[in-house]
Amino acid sequence: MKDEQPEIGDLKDFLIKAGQGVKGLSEMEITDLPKQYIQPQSERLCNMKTVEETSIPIIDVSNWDDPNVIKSVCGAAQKWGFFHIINHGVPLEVLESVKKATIMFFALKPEEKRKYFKENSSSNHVRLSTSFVPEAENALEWKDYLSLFYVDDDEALAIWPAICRDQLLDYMKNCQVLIKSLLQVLMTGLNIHEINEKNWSLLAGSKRINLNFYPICPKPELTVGVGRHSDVSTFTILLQDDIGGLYVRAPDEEGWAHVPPIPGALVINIGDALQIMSNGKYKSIEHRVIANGSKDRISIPLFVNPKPSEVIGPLEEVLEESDEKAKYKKVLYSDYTLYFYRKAHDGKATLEFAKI
Ligand SMILES: O=C(O)CCC(=O)C(=O)O
Ligand SMILES: [Fe+2]
Repeated sequence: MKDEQPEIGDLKDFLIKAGQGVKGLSEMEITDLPKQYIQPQSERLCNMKTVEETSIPIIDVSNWDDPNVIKSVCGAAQKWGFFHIINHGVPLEVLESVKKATIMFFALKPEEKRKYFKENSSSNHVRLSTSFVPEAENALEWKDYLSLFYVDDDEALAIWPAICRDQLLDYMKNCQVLIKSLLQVLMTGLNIHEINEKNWSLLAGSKRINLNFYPICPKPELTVGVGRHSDVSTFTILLQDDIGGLYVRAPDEEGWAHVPPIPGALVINIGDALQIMSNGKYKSIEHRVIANGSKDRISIPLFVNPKPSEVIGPLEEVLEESDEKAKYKKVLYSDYTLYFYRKAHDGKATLEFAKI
């Protein structure tokens, strides 16, 4: 440990202009947390009530047609909004390779990473950021992330960072059967038995993949890795390493359950778009990541989203079947995501944008 606190000058220049990110800050082995990262008491780990005895379901999806699998998946999407899947068909080597590629990307020199920071990036489809949206946050989050919007393989090969693009594309290709099967099962639970081109675009017409890097943090108890939020996706496929630190709000809303890393498993979580389209039957659940004082952590969420130009709202079939009134209005999906990316993480507040 160094004796003196290094001069970090203007924090934003160091993080973004110099391309250091919070990883660069962590590598300076500072002993104090810069004040910009100090979160309010209410968001800190010490004020998080955890539930020890229960966690998200683990579902074996080796046979998607099995009525028990359909029941477990739809039940978990209603109750927890989060579940593990095992025997999902994505080979272990592919998972390992995408995790390695993530580490390799963040190991690039700051001079090389600089060009991907959203302030410098030549395309809006490739955005490296630190924290979540620093310009809108009162307190920063201890995380760097690369966010890649997928249009097609040709574009990705042309503009995604060369050090990780092949592994990411291979992973996404390997997830395609899983995405289709999961969507089919979730729709069965909503009484929709056919996924045609039209509802595919509405439910899964675009994809975004993020590479999250949470470096070792001095005083992790004072800050967060990611603040409380729900995803804006239809659903998210999350690959995490073996460190742990992700917590989800338990169904009774009184505590937070840890999502323990399970080798080879993937975590699925329902996002706001599907909560809206299912008129609240499936739940997008708040989650958060704590900062870690002794180990770097990575995670890779693949967000399966509606196409940005789609208008989302409660599906007709859902309203007809349940005889319920719509709880959400129709909104342009790109407006919904723009709203999410303009503010700091704030629990489930994004949904207010679509509430009637
Ligand atoms: O790192 C994790 O486990 C979760 C990250 C997350 O919630 C997100 O990127 O939306
Ligand atoms: Fe998330």
